[in-house]
Amino acid sequence: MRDVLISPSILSADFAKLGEEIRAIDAAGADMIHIDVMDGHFVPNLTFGPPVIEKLRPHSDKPFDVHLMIAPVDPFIDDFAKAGADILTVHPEAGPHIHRTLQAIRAAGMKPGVAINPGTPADVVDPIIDDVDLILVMSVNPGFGGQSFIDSQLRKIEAFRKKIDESGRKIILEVDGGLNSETAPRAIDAGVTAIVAGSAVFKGGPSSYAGNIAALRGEMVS
Ligand SMILES: O=C(CO)[C@H](O)[C@H](O)COP(=O)(O)O
Ligand SMILES: [Fe+2]
Repeated sequence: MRDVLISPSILSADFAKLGEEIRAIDAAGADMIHIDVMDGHFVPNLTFGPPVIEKLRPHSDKPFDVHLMIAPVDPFIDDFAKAGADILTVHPEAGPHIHRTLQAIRAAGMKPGVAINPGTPADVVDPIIDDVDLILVMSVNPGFGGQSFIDSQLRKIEAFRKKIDESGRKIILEVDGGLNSETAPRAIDAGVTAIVAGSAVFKGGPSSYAGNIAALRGEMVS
């Protein structure tokens, strides 16, 4: 078994039963709940926002790992805090003042995260590494579930592993997009400590969730 956090993305859940789905992945061994917020502008897809997250909050005590794919971010930070987000992750391309945004997220009582697109270089985190608690490496272009893992992002994960170790800070290194039982071990070997997976967790319905999560950890599935 590999010591890695699993954060199922509810983007692949049944949207008509989101509360039930969250209770099912919690019981199946999820460590966090990954919630993809999309605005149809920063990415070409639409999902949900703070009112939905607030209604989902009572369905699990696990940390809500909220991945914002919206622009702008700043006017909504307090709304996500009130809704119950624990980690709030933003893309540097979503606004002109990433450092201010990360500070505002921490001031609102959440852990700040930064998400790095496949075409964005790792060095973008250098000036803000002391201000983040999570680095999210996108291994697909954001916007949709079910895409294929982009292999070139493994080198970027290795670069982040080195930067985090050198910083001496406790920062979660998370990967998102195209993770399954074949790609997850490669990402773990490259240095991630958390894995987001949507389609690989929710495939097969609720009776499969525990086995799907175990497979991502590298456990044998009976
Ligand atoms: O941020 C995301 C997409 O923008 C999702 O978290 C991600 O794609 C999960 O889906 P899958 O595991 O099916 O690739
Ligand atoms: Fe995500």
